[in-house]
Amino acid sequence: MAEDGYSKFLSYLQNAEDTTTESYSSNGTSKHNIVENGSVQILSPDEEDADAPTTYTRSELNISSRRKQLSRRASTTEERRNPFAEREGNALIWRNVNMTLSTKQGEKKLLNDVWGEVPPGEITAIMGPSGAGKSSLLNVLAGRSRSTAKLNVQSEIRMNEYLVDPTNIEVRKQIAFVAQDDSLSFTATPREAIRFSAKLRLPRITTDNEIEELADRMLAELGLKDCADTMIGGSLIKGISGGERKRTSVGVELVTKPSLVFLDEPTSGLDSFSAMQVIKVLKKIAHAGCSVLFTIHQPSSDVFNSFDRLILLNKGMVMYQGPVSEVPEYFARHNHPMPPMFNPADWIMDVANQYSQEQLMKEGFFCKDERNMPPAIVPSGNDELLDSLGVSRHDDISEDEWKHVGFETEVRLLFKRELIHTSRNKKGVGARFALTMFMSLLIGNIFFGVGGSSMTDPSEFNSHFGAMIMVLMMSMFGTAMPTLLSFPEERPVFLREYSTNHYGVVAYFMSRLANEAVITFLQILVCLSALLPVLLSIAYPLVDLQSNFLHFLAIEYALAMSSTALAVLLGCAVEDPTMATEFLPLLFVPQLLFAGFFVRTDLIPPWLRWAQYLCALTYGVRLALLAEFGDCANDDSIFPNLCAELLDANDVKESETSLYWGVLWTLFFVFRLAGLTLLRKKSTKFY
Ligand SMILES: Nc1ncnc2c1ncn2[C@@H]1O[C@H](COP(=O)(O)OP(=O)(O)OP(=O)(O)O)[C@@H](O)[C@H]1O
Repeated sequence: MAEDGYSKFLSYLQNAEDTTTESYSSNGTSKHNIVENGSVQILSPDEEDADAPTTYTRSELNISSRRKQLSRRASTTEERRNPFAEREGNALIWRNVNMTLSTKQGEKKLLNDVWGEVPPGEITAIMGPSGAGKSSLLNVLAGRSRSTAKLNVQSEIRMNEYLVDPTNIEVRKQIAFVAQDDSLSFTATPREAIRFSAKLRLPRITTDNEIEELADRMLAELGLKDCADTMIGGSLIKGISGGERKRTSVGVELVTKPSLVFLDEPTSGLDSFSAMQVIKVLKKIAHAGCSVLFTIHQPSSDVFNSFDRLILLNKGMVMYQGPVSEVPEYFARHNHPMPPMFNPADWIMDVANQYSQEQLMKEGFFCKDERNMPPAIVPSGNDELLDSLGVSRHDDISEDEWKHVGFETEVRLLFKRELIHTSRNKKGVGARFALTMFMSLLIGNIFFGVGGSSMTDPSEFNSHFGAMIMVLMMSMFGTAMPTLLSFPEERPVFLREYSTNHYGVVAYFMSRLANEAVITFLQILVCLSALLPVLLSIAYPLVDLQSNFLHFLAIEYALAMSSTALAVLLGCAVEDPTMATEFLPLLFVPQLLFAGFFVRTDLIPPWLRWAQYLCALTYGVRLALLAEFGDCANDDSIFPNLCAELLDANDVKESETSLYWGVLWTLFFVFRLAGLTLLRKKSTKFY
C-alpha cells in the first residue's frame, strides 16, 4: 500500500539520520544505537563486530548543531516578512496508537493500533466516518489527550529521529494547533489577533514593521482583508462570520511559521471557495517545509485532490494510508473501483460506511504497520529534544534576538490587550458600572443622610451602621462577582494561547491583576463617588458617612482587592461559567457569617472560629468601624456611648488597626498566589 509515498518518506528519514550521523563521526557512514545510560553508541562498518563499540556522550556528538543552524535560516528581513519563508520541517511518525475506553459494558477500542506519518512539505488529511476517531487521533498526537481513570491512551510517537511524549508541555508548544472551536478574544480584530500571536511567538529580532507586513500578507492569503479591522465578536457583540473566524484561527497559528501544524476541521462551516482558500494556504505553508496534518469532513473533489496524503480511519483503525493520487487505484484493487465522475472523497466514505469492518478486512483493507524504522533516540531531557526540533530559545544561544520575547513584553502586550478588551466590551463593562451606579443610588436614597443622624438614638445609630455595612458589601460583591465569572469565560482563550507558547502563566496572571486593580479602583470610585471631587459622589455623601473619604476609599479598595483575589482562586478552580455561578454562595456566604455583625465572632464555635481569618469582610468591617465610629467611641462626653458598644460587640480594637490592614492585604497575596499555583497546575496538566 502506498509504496511510493512511504519509501519517499523513509528516504527522508534516512537522510535525516545520515546527516545527523555525519556529525557523529568523520567517515559519515556510522550507525548509532541508543544505550541505557542515554549515551549514543557509534558503530562504524569495520567496528560493527567489535566487542566494545565506542560510546560518546550527546554533547560530544554535538547532536543539535545542524538543526540550530537551520532554525536561524529566516535571518534576512525579507524572509522575516514572509509568512511562507522556507523552514526546516519536523517529520512526525507514530505507531501503536491505542485509545481504550472502560465502560460498564466492557472495554471499547476508540483507536486500535493506529500508525502513520506526516512528512514535511506535504499536507496530510485524516478522513473517516463520524466517530471513526479522527479528532481522537489528532488529540493524541498533539498531546491533548492523556490517560484518565476511564480512558487509556498509549502511543509511540517520534519527531524526526527522537521519541517524544507530546503531553510534555514543551513538546506541545512546538505544535501549532487549530482547534475546532475558535477560542479567540471576541473584542480583538482578525488583524490584532494575528499580530498578537506573531509578536509573542516570533523571535524578538522580528521588528514591528515586519510583523505588520506578515499580518497583512496572512490576511490577504486567507481572504480576510475586508474584515481585518472588524471585531471578531461573540455572544455579546456581533462580529465577523463563522467562516472568517475559522480562517482567523488558522492565520493566528500559521503566522508564526510553524514547522508542524495540526488543524481539527479547518474547513468546517466554510463554503467550497473559502475551503479551497484555506487548503491553498496550507499547501503553501507545507511547500515552505512545514508538516501539515488535519481532519476534514466531506471535501469537494478539488479540495480532496489537492491533498498530498490521506489517512482514512474507520472504527478506530487505519483503513488506508498513503498518497491521495493512489486512492482510486488502491480501492479498485480491493474490489471497489470508483465510478466515473464521482467525487473520490464521497466514494471512499461510501465504501467505509456501507460495508462492515470484517468484509473490508477480507477485501484487504486495514493493512498492518510493516514499516521497518531505524531505532528512535530517547532524548535525555527537554533541552536536547527542543534543540533537535530547532527551537532557539535556550540559554546556550548567545544572540538574545533569537529568543522568545521576554517576560516584560508578555505582560505589556497582555495588559494592553486587556485594556482594549475592557474599553471595547461596552456591554459587559458598561453593565458592571451601570449596576454599581444604580445600586449606589438605591442605597444612597434608602439610607439618605443617616450618617449625620444622632449617635445616641439606638434606631438611628443602627441605620447608620447598616448603611456602612451595605456600602462595604456592595463594593465587595460588585467587584468580586464579575471577576469570578470572567475567569472561566476567558479560560479557553488562555489555554489555547498558553499551550501554543504565547506567554507564561505568571505573565498572564500579572496582566490580569494589573487590569483588575485599575477596574476595581474605578468601580469603587463610582460606588463612593461618581467622579472626583467628592461633591459629585453617590453613596458616600448621600448616606453622609462621617469618615474621611480617602480613608474609606482605601479600606474599600483593600477589601475589594482581597475579595477579587478569592474570586480569582475560585475562578481558576472551575472550568466553565455555569459552574462558576454555582460557586457564588461560597464566595459570599462565609464572608457574611464571619464578619461579626450577624453573630459575634467569639460566639462562633471554637473549631470554626479560625475561618474568620480567611474572610476579608471581617477585617474590612473592623477598619470601617474604626474609621466611622472610632472618634465617637473615644468621646467621653457622649452617653450612652453606642459607638464604643458597637466596637466592643464586634471585637474591634483601635490598637489592632495595623493588624487588620495586614490581614486584609495578606489575604490578597495568599489568595492570588494560590490562584496562580492552581492555574499553573491546571494549565500544564490539561488543555
Ligand atoms: N474522552 C472520551 N471519552 C469517551 N469517549 C470518547 C472520548 N473521546 C472520544 N470518544 C469517543 O470516541 C469515538 C471517536 O470520537 P472522535 O471525536 O475522535 O470521532 P471523529 O471521527 O472525530 O468524529 P466526528 O467526525 O463526528 O467529529 C466517539 O465514539 C467518541 O464518543
